[in-house]
Amino acid sequence: MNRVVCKIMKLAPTVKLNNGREMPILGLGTYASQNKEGEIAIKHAIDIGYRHLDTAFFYQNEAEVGQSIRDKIAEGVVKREDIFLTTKLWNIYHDPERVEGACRKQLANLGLDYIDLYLMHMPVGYKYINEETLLPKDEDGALLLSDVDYVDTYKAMEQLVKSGLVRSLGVSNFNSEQLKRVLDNCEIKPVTNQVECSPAINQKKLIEFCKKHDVTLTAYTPLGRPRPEEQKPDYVYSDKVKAIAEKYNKTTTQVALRYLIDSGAIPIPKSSNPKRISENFDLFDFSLTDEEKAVLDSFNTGERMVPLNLIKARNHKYFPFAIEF
Ligand SMILES: NC(=O)C1=CN([C@@H]2O[C@H](COP(=O)(O)OP(=O)(O)OC[C@H]3O[C@@H](n4cnc5c(N)ncnc54)[C@H](OP(=O)(O)O)[C@@H]3O)[C@@H](O)[C@H]2O)C=CC1
Ligand SMILES: O=C1CO[C@H](CO)[C@@H](O)[C@@H]1O
Repeated sequence: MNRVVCKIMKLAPTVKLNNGREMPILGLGTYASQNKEGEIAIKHAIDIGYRHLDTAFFYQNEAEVGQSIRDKIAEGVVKREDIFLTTKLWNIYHDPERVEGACRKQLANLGLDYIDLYLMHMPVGYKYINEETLLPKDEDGALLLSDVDYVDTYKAMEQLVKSGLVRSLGVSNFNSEQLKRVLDNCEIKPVTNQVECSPAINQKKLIEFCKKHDVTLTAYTPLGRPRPEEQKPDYVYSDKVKAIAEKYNKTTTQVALRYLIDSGAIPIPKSSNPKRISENFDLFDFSLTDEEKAVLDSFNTGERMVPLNLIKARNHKYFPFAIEF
């Protein structure tokens, strides 16, 4: 008798978004995942159960991300509707007249016919020079900013949902007041605000604010970009966090990701290393006690890895990090 071996793959749980769609509560970040190495990494992630992928025009890897998805569809591993793909409108495209063209270019890069979630990458726009100049600067090296109102950009993004190019909209690097202004002026609510969120900047207040408005918070740089040579970030090397990790037979980075999930955030750790990609996904057989969460809370200094400290941006009227959250 032939025995049918049925491999049951464990997927991440999903959260119901304010538009009724579902988003997996763990995703794969892809900043600096490029070329063949990036493709191998993304394909491995899909093979082991990742269904939520995060990219951006700025990362210049949409071709690799799209290729990996299309290859996995062709192999029969997934269907298009199994994948939740996020990408982002880059800052040079804030002028409402440029939004649809930017999105269509990204769809062509990806080789896909829709994007699951399209985020405005930042509330501050940059001056458009040409599509190759992602960081336009003056002769002194200062970034050339634009003053397009992000609400006008968002309204142009709403048209993309209406025309079927995009399923859901969101924002990134928005503070609570900017998010509220979008909520007060939109027709289609943003489903998420993607911001830096890790043990070092746990975003408790912003998570609470988002929850009140039925918006999720996606946690970027959730691991704090580990740097073994500097023994940073602190939580990775803490004896207290190591003890928690040992109790569950996990690593300190897995404890950090579980902490973010238990706090209500949706982490999108990046790795190009298959072993670490698998490690970062192996989070759904444990959760932390209140005492253990309090240990992780103690690493919250509010210090950012990605402060958007670009020359002049700090003085811009839409610079997001000038208020507490
Ligand atoms: N909206 C925005 O403005 C931003 C969005 N993002 C998004 O968030 C994603 C994640 O953030 P990112 O800034 O990449 O930082 P992360 O905190 O995810 O850290 C990524 C780094 O950690 C290493 N790493 C991954 N897993 C482990 C592990 N288990 N143990 C030790 N080291 C590990 C990776 O190396 P290796 O690859 O060798 O494993 C890489 O160097 C980005 O890739 C991007 O998609 C990020 C920044 C800003
Ligand atoms: O998404 C991003 C990835 O990280 C970069 C900084 O290191 C950010 O500038 C950018 O917004």
